[in-house]
Amino acid sequence: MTKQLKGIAVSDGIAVAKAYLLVEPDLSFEKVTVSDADHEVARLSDALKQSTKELQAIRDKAVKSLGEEEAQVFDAHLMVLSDPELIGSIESNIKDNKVNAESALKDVADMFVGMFEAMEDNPYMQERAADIRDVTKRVMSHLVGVKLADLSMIDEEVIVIADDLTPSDTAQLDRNFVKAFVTNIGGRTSHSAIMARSLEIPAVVGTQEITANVKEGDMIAVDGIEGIVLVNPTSEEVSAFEKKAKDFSDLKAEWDKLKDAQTVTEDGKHFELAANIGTPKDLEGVKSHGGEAVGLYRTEFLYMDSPDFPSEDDQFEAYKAVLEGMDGKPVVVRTMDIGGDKELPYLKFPEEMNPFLGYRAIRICLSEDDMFRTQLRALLRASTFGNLRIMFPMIATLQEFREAKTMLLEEKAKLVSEGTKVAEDIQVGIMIEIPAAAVIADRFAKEVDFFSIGTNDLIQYTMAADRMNERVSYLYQPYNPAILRLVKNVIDSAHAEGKWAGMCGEMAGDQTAVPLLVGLGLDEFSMSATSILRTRSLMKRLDSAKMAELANKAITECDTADDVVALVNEYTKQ
Ligand SMILES: C=C(OP(=O)(O)O)C(=O)O
Ligand SMILES: [Mg+2]
Repeated sequence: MTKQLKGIAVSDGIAVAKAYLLVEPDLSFEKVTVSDADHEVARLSDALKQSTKELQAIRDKAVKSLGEEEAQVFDAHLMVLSDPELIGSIESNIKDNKVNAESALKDVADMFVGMFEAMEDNPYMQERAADIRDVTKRVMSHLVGVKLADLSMIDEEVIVIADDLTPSDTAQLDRNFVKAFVTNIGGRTSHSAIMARSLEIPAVVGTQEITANVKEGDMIAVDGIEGIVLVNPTSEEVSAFEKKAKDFSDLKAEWDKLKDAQTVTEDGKHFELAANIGTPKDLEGVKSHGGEAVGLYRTEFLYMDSPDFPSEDDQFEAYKAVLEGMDGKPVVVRTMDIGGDKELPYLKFPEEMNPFLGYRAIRICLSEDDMFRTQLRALLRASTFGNLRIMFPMIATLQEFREAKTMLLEEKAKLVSEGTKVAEDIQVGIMIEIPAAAVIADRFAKEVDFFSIGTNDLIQYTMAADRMNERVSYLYQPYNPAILRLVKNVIDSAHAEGKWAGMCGEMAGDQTAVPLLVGLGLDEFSMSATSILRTRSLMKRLDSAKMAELANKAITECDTADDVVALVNEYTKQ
């Protein structure tokens, strides 16, 4: 019988393929005393050889798909596998203590990992500890005879089933083979969901129990539009999914016709449709989906993809590539927003109870100011290559904005005195993603050049509902009148000072929210590139005066998110 699960639809599209289960492998073993130590040494040597072969293949594949630089992490892993000190210690442990290879490997690896991890202020050693842990897992898997899952090595059509996917797991997915993914946990604005949309991989998250219901090789049908997952569907169900897939691709073909069209409402009002990107590589998608600007470049991915802090020159090259790639169209670059679910292995801080309420983004940048100034210099140097706008994330107070802007002006003055050219007209703005900033947007509007509303965080902080927790997703509602009032206050405050207001949270591309945002007079909508054309198509059908009436009614007359949704449906039905 077909099992049906419902989750949160986070990336459109329909797919039917075999399951690929990504589960933590069981690498448990018994510690045993052995009489034939040479046999254990030979088993170890065999496991090392097989691990080397596997890692070389992974490295070669990574070079092809991600480039030489990104593949360097595997070189570090290969070095661990041939490290004479490490291997010598494991062999001595087997011989001296007459134990099996598994036990000797674990003891020696734990010893090295413990030693390196103790060097807390040495990020290089912390990295080495992580490398040893990773490599030991691989060698252990050969010793105990369990196969490790490896996302980057998938070379047949599958649907990945996992408890959760980290942003770096998601980055390894090859969309030629991974037709969709389904997870137990997560929400619409978790970063792996956002990446799924930019990779155009259909995804359903937050099903709570997908891993408990799927075995390796089961057939899976995924509907990333409705959030439905079928395990072992019947042939009729597969046909129905194929029909849905065809309808969806026809709709996409209609949207594609708007690629070079202006974004205007039925009554001719223009809105800017921009894209959110994570790396210069994403520009291809911005162009193919007709993006008019980059409304959010999440630069922290540059830091997350690098084994150490990216140098000023490396950052300069990335920013220049994006600015040049957009041919003079606006590019809003957000300074590093590390923290929350985005971690850097080489920038470790004490563990926090509430990372989303903790030391993150601008809070880190203002105290680790060397790191921040390096980024600001790289941005300022790149500014002459296009239309740069700089944006600070997670601003809660005016002091934070003033401090960040002062650092920017100081670095600019230094560069100019060194004879480096810097653009004169760089706009400097902030993300509005903390309710405190939304409430006093009128004060901010006097000092900033623009606002971009980060609803992904603004909603979670306003509703006190974790953006990644499917159990509270019923509270995480962009249409809640409380959110709409904050959004209205931000837009009106910007306009009162002659500034512009955009939105780069996922709400900007939400098809139910768009009519309301048009009515509230939002100037710029920045979203996953894949949402741009459907939004352009929707806006063509909206009358801006009617939408202003809708927004006003939603704010003054609605009590609940459901009331708002009903009102939007009433105003937008044809
Ligand atoms: C765009 C936002 O930033 P991020 O999703 O990277 O936190 C937001 O919070 O809305
Ligand atoms: Mg945010």
